[in-house]
Amino acid sequence: MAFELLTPDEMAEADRLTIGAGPVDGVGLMRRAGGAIADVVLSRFPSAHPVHVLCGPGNNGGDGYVVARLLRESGGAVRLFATSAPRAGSDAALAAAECPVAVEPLSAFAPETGSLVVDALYGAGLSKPLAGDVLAAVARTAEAGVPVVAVDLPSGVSGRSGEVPGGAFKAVITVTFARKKPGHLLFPGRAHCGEIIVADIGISDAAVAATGARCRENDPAWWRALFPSPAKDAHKYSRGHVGVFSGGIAATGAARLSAMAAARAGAGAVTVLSPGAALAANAAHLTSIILRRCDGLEDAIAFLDERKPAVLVHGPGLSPEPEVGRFALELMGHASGRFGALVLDADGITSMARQRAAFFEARRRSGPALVLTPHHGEFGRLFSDIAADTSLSKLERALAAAAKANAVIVYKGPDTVIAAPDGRAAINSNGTPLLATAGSGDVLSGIVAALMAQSMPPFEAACAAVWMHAEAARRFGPGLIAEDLPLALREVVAGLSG
Ligand SMILES: NC(=O)C1=CN([C@@H]2O[C@H](COP(=O)(O)OP(=O)(O)OC[C@H]3O[C@@H](n4cnc5c(N)ncnc54)[C@H](OP(=O)(O)O)[C@@H]3O)[C@@H](O)[C@H]2O)[C@@H](O)CC1
Ligand SMILES: [K+]
Repeated sequence: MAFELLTPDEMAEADRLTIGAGPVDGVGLMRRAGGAIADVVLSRFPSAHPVHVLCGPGNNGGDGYVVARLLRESGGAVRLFATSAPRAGSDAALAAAECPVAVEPLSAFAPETGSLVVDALYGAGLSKPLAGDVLAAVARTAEAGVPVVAVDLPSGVSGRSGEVPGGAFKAVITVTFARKKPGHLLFPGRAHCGEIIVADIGISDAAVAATGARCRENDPAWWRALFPSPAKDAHKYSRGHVGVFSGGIAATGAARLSAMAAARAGAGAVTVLSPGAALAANAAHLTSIILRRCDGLEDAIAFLDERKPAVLVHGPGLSPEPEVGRFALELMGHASGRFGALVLDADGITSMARQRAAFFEARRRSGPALVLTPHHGEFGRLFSDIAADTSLSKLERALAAAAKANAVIVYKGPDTVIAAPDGRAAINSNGTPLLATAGSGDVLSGIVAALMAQSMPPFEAACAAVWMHAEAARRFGPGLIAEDLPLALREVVAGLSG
């Protein structure tokens, strides 16, 4: 399976390159696309009667004319409703000319009990919010509750961003071609797609590669080779040492969650660095995790010089005060020769927003590898200018932030986006609402840190951590609280190792 996600522009380029390389032409690809949809209709909805095919004016509509023809040829009851005729001379016009089904105006479309809608109104070429007869068709379909099979994308969903600027069809199945698009995985679009089937219509891997697409669906298949497994002669420090800064006396749990997750994700040693006032609280709850007093930069540097941890986690359970951000900046300034990477999470990010200019300036100079794990609110605080640009998709915002902070960004949510400063990105698709529980972010930061401490490169470590975090939650199931996640990781790690 191939995991690249192509924007509509990149897909159009792959389309052009495929046609250019021959022997298949544009209408040939369209016939294959329509054939793939007709197969899904016939195999998954054999008793749908009639099938209503809704066609728009572009190539998405062209696919619809092919579907209507094939369903008629197979003996099924088909009606075809169109917004307007395809442009003369286009591939869609050729497909329409081959279609024997009478064309009715979209305004006459009324779903019937037992029918199925094939939505071939707009796909990759969506250029404005749905309106008029199309919006009315969406409403009538939803009201009737008839199933919808969407061609390429449910009409109204942006393939680039997943945004739904007006209304959109809600499909039971979406059949797309060659590769998924970001809009299939980013919300709210994802919620409109239903099951997503990727049909092979002959667009070659070489054509996809030539588009230069650098975003992928997150999947172990492409990072598993970098997943760490301990060397036969490993000792605890060689397996990777992670240091986690703890909050004060009333906020120590977050660091312990992070620390436990780091240990379960394979770090050989984990140290919680606790303010003196919180040592007793931490000591009462820690067994295999090392506990060390840390009341400021001097103590932190002493720890770094003595123990040489590979990765630090800063943020869980801290406070949004500026001094928290200043401490992280100073830590980064003292990283050279002391630690390799920093995971900045939660209030570590919010507090950094109070010294944004100094932070971005520091990131222009060399420093440790940095992974930032903001949710939507934290992202908006640190990257307020990027967040304010409503023309950008979540993917584009994450990429802009990664470049600006020279860091890997894990932009969390039901559709977490992981972006690297070199332009690579991934959209996670195994997320679960079970993870919307207090403390689950603290666990994620620990997993990212542990994988980096075991020499997994930051981008792949972040991708793996996001996937493992969700997989652990899914395996545990309902009733999950953050405390359950570290132990639930055991099976996930076992499945990825060896
Ligand atoms: N790439 C591939 O591999 C293959 C792709 N194929 C298929 O091609 C599809 C892409 O085709 P496409 O580029 O013609 O775009 P499409 O979605 O038909 O829309 C364009 C038309 O709709 C109009 N329009 C848009 N939004 C509107 C709105 N809200 N309200 C009203 N009008 C609106 C727009 O108007 P305009 O923006 O020009 O004003 C233009 O006329 C793709 O999704 C897939 O199904 C397969 O056939 C074969 C292989
Ligand atoms: K569509």
